[in-house]
Amino acid sequence: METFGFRLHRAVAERGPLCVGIDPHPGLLARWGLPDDVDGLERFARTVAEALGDRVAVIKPQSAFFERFGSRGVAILESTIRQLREAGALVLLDVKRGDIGSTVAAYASAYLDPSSPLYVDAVTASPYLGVGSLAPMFESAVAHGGGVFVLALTSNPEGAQVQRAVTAGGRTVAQLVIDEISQLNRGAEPLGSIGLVVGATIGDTGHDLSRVNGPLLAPGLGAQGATAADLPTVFGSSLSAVLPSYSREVLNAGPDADALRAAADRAVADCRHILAARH
Ligand SMILES: O=c1ccn([C@@H]2O[C@H](COP(=O)(O)O)[C@@H](O)[C@H]2O)c(=O)[nH]1
Repeated sequence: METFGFRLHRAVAERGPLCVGIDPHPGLLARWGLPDDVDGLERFARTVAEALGDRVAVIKPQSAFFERFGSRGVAILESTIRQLREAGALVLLDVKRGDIGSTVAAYASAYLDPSSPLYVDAVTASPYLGVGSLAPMFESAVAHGGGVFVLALTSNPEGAQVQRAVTAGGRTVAQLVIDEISQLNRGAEPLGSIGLVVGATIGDTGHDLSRVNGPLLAPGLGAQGATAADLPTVFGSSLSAVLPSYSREVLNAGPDADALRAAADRAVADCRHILAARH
């Protein structure tokens, strides 16, 4: 079985280093001339999947924007996931789940078990009940060729208060998360399957990412103010593992499919240029 780290490495080699989010904000639905209801959600998600599913390496539906329409929104999330996977994109579901281990096992069944209706290639997870509590997700990911992206240094300004707090051992909370995930990916080739989320907005925080040996999802590009040119400052020598992520910056170009593709192509060209310069 191919690991998620391998599949991601291949997808990026074939399609370029880019993750595009599907975030159907009410304002974006209005901008696209769509109603803020289930029908608008369905048309928005289908348009993005048709335009980008066969050319972008990773597509990241933001679960919250589907969940706000209840079971009908979740049904659209299911069909969007299916459509994206059939088009060849890796699907990273942004759900930021985390809980006590026995409940995390249920999340693992929901998202990382191939028999689940919401099965995806990877999910985002929150480590604030302890990195060890996420073990059932890590185990399921490894067993089924999936991936997990654990929050480490998020792109929002409020994250620093918790993530950069210093623990009893002298490391920050974020460094502790980074170090534990590094252990899980030790020896994996070409890349481990357990990634981290590190915002492109955070600047040089002095955290050591050099031993992660897993993918580094970088949200915060575009609408939150960061640009591809900020990536070297944030990631330093770990730049080759970065998966840049844009949502509104690309989605603002819709609903025209060609304009969406052109926006994604621009984003991938900007990132490829920066990431290649530092390899
Ligand atoms: O640190 C984080 C973790 C996740 N996100 C999510 O990424 C997108 C960003 O959307 P933009 O429109 O590109 O700002 C969104 O779904 C967030 O929930 C993040 O921004 N930062």
